[in-house]
Amino acid sequence: MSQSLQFITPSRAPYFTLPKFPRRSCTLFPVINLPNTKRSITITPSLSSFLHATSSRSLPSGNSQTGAAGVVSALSVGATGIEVDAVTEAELKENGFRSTRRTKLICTIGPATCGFEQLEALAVGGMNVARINMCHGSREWHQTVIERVRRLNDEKGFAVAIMMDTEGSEIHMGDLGGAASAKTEDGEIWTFSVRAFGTPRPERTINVNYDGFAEDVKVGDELLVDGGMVRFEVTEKIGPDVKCRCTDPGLLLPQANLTLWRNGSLVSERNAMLPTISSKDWLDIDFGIAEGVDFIAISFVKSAEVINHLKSYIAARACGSEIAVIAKMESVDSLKNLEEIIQASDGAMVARGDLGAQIPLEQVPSAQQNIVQLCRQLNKPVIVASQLLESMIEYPTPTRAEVADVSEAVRQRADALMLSGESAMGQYPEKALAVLRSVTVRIEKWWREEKCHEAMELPDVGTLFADSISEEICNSAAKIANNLEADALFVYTKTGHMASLLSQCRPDCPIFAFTTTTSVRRRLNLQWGLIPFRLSFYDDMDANLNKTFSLLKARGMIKSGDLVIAVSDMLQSIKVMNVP
Ligand SMILES: Nc1ncnc2c1ncn2[C@@H]1O[C@H](COP(=O)(O)OP(=O)(O)O)[C@@H](O)[C@H]1O
Ligand SMILES: C=C(OP(=O)(O)O)C(=O)O
Ligand SMILES: [K+]
Ligand SMILES: [Mg+2]
Repeated sequence: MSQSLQFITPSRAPYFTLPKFPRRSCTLFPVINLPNTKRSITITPSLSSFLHATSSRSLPSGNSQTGAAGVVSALSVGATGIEVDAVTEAELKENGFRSTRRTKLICTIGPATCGFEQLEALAVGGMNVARINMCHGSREWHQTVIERVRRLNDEKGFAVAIMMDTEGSEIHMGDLGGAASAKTEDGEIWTFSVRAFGTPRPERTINVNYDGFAEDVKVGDELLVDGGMVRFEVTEKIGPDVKCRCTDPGLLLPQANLTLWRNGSLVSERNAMLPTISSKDWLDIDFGIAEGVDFIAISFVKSAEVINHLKSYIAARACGSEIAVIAKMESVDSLKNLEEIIQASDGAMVARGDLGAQIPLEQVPSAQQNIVQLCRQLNKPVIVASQLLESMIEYPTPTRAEVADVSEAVRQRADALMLSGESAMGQYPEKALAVLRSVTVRIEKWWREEKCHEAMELPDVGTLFADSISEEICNSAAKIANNLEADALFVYTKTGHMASLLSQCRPDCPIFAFTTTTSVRRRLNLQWGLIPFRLSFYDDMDANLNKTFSLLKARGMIKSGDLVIAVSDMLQSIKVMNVP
């Protein structure tokens, strides 16, 4: 038995305004007669004249438009098949619908994980997005990684997306003359200079990439390396050389970022004059466009302007292929212009590493919460990044505090969590990912069991009438799914927009997102709760449902009787049905 509710868009739609319904009200679709909950469902739509309820046919049992559904594998996907990766399939079967992982996982790829087998191990371990950081490595190196991830997707049926992260025009150290790291001791004097040193380079010397460095610093300034992992005090200036005494010893890593503090405040005048996107970044962006990466993350974003600028550049250059732009929130300016930056972007990253060097550390948690909340309200995917499992760079188990930090990000319902050094150059990249995955699944389950969902007000984000209809449909579908304890939400979406609107509601059940292109499928892999499948569509919703049910049933991913709520962006309707 299936029930459907269809939204008939008036032909004069652009001139209408949508009647506003109380968003958190449960009376939109009063549900009555629920004697055996899942078996007998009666929905009485009670909306205005815009809404027209139709009761649709039940699916004829055993109907299959793809007789050979059972033999479709993750790798051989014809026009009638469905594409989902083996890991998702295994997770679904193992955990059941409701316990699949909702939070997405990003791994920074570096020397520890750039091999094909290492990348495959991460994909098997649940990596949804591979991040390459253009601060490090050559373009050839990154190209090889991209090629390997693409091959992994093609050969093994994964949908791992690629995120390219720009270097940004931050002030940073040089490459340590080939050494992997350099140890500093308390009280040692080090020289920071724009001078090019010969080989072998003199002891305790560091190159700085910014010509005005010696001019800008003052004796007495505090120099923070890598957000405060190592600290120095400026003691003397000799021409281009700046002598500094180590006050907090630690390990210097190649290209580590440098920040200056004076009398307890960040010295930011010089940063304000540097462009957000440097000439090297533009070349990297051209490279990313040519390689067809899925996301470009922009470092040290200060305003919405630069995001708009980049988006129009991508639109002109990328010839129809969409690349999502992620704004990294890691500077004081990014916090000042938070809302306009998030609005302009396709997503945001709480880049806690540099953020913690620019604002007092104790302000980072509240900044994180604000950014995550704002992104969720504006329906933009949000990533929490840096030091989530930092100790696992060296040790095989995380600290309790790290587990608590991961839990907090999951509890805030961020879309994605990111590993940096843990996966790029750590000793236990796969273990770190496994910890992230198990903690995430456990916290999500606990949270659902406790039913302690915070009530979040979701403002309308769409400006067009059609967008408002889609939002209302998705909000209602998610509410129905929660109230009826549905097993899954199904969304048929060409652009991915309806899927993101469902994700925004953070419903109790997972969202199966069916889309026609591999690029949209990869992009959806960043968003909370979405299980993206690739499927070719019919125009007819019933035909799509029939096809999906038989394909998924044949693979043991759903079974007769499961309760599914389905929405589609081709046909504005909500369907409530048991899998035949
Ligand atoms: N492509 C790469 N080549 C070499 N080392 C890398 C690469 N990507 C990352 N790393 C190493 O992993 C560390 C953590 O990565 P990430 O957090 O992305 O960079 P950063 O520390 O510069 O912000 C880097 O400091 C660097 O040592
Ligand atoms: C993710 C971050 O950026 P990057 O690793 O590029 O410095 C950060 O600063 O936290
Ligand atoms: K970067
Ligand atoms: Mg950063």
